[in-house]
Parts: sequence; structure tokens; C-alpha cells
Amino acid sequence: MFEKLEFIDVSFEYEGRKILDNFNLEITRGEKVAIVGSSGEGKTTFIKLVLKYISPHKGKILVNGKPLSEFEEWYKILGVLSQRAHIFNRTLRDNLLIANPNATEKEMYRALELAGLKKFMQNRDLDTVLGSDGGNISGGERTRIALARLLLREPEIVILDEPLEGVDKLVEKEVINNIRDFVKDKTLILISHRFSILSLTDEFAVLENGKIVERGKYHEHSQDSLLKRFFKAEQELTEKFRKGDSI
Ligand SMILES: Nc1ncnc2c1ncn2[C@@H]1O[C@H](COP(=O)(O)OP(=O)(O)OP(=O)(O)O)[C@@H](O)[C@H]1O
Repeated sequence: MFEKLEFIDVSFEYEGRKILDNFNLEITRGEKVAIVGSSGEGKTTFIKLVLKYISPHKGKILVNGKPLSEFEEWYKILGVLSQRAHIFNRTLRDNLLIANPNATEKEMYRALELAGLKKFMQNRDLDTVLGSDGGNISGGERTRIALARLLLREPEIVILDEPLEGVDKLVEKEVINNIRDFVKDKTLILISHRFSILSLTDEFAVLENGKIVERGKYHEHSQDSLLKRFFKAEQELTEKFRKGDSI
């Protein structure tokens, strides 16, 4: 059973350029943490390390006190939703059964509905072929099919990497609420630029210059906290954009 994930003095570099630099972070069972940071600060790099796609150049990543590299059950207890989710050139059914080979049709339709695909399913069924790397579907539909896949599993830890990419505002709220139900008793690590989805987490950790420079609970953070400044900057940019100013 998952108890604790620890990054201890982890450094990672791309071509000699340090992305994570003595990075420390601890996430314990049941915690829901958003990793917040500007573009290019290393959020995806952190997720790649968690997923074992890459290994640290220095430092340790431990799960329940043991090296992550030796934790064989890791992918079984992990559920990931990322914008880069792979869609196979098979039927929708096949794409969902990858997540859970025992899922019934009823469960699959339910997961698709919870993922905000009710309208999409109006003129399709589970035998719809999705095309080469999801060539027959839109980016937002790809994300939601990947979400339906996640909802068919019961992972202990959920990793959401920009989970609403391409999902329009009309279904966003409903999808967020369904994700909230799903992660209720799970550990959650989230990366997103959308304020709305950060409401899924209780805590944030700000990543800057390769380190977590601030961590706390939303309701406790002060007016001049980095989180506040970060959001303010993002909000100002969004406002400017809306007004058509050049940015
Ligand atoms: N394969 C790679 N080779 C070289 N540099 C890379 C590679 N992948 C990422 N980088 C660089 O590492 C830095 C961190 O990238 P990362 O994707 O982790 O940032 P991020 O915080 O997730 O950004 P964003 O919010 O824009 O997705 C960036 O400057 C990026 O250009």
C-alpha cells in the first residue's frame, strides 16, 4: 500500500542545464497537491521522474522509504492522465479495456459519461474506431477518453497533467466535479494552469528555479505569498489577452 513519496535532493539536467536542483518534496497518502510554476520551470520533468521515464542525476526518489526504481508495483497503483495520452487505432471499447479488461459495457458507458463524453456518444458506440493515434477525434475528446480510461481503474495515486487540455467550458465544471468524486479517497498530484481545476487539491507547492520554494494550504497562504503573485500575474495576462492588448 502506498504511504509516502519522497524526493530528496533530486537534481536533473538536460544537456548540462539544471532543471531540478536539489529538489525536495514529500507527498503522503491521501494528500492532494498541485505543483504550480511558470512555463519551463520543470513541472513535466518532475512528473516524468515520478513515472520513471527518466532518472535523477543526483539525489533519491523513495516510495515508502525504498528506492522508486525498485518498486515493482508502481504502475499498478498509479493512474495517470496526461495531454499526451496515447490513443490506439482500435475501437473505443479496446481503448477503454486497456485500462480495465474486466470492465462491463455499462461501466464503460458510465465512465464516458462522467468524462464529459455524453454528447460525443450520441451518434457513436463502443465499436467506433478512433483512428491512427486518435486521428478521428479532437484533442479535447482524446483527453476525455483518457479520463474515461482512468475512471475505469482504481489507482491509489492519481497524477493529472493538464487534465482539461482541450476540454471546453461547457463540460469543464461537470468533469471537474466527477474527477473530485473519483479522487476523494486517493492521493493526487496535479499540474495545471487552469485555476478551476486547482480546486481539486487542498495544497500547492510552487516550483521555481528547480526547487519547491513555497508549500502550503490554499486557505492559509498569505497575501504576499508566491502562489498569490503567480495567480495574479496569470490573471493579469488573461485580462490583457481578453482586451486584445499585445502581450
Ligand atoms: N527532452 C528535452 N531536452 C532538452 N530540454 C528539455 C527537454 N524536455 C524539456 N526540456 C526543457 O526543460 C525545461 C523544463 O521543462 P518542463 O517541460 O519540465 O517544464 P514545465 O514546467 O512542465 O513547462 P510547461 O508549463 O510549459 O509545460 C524547459 O526549459 C524545457 O525546454
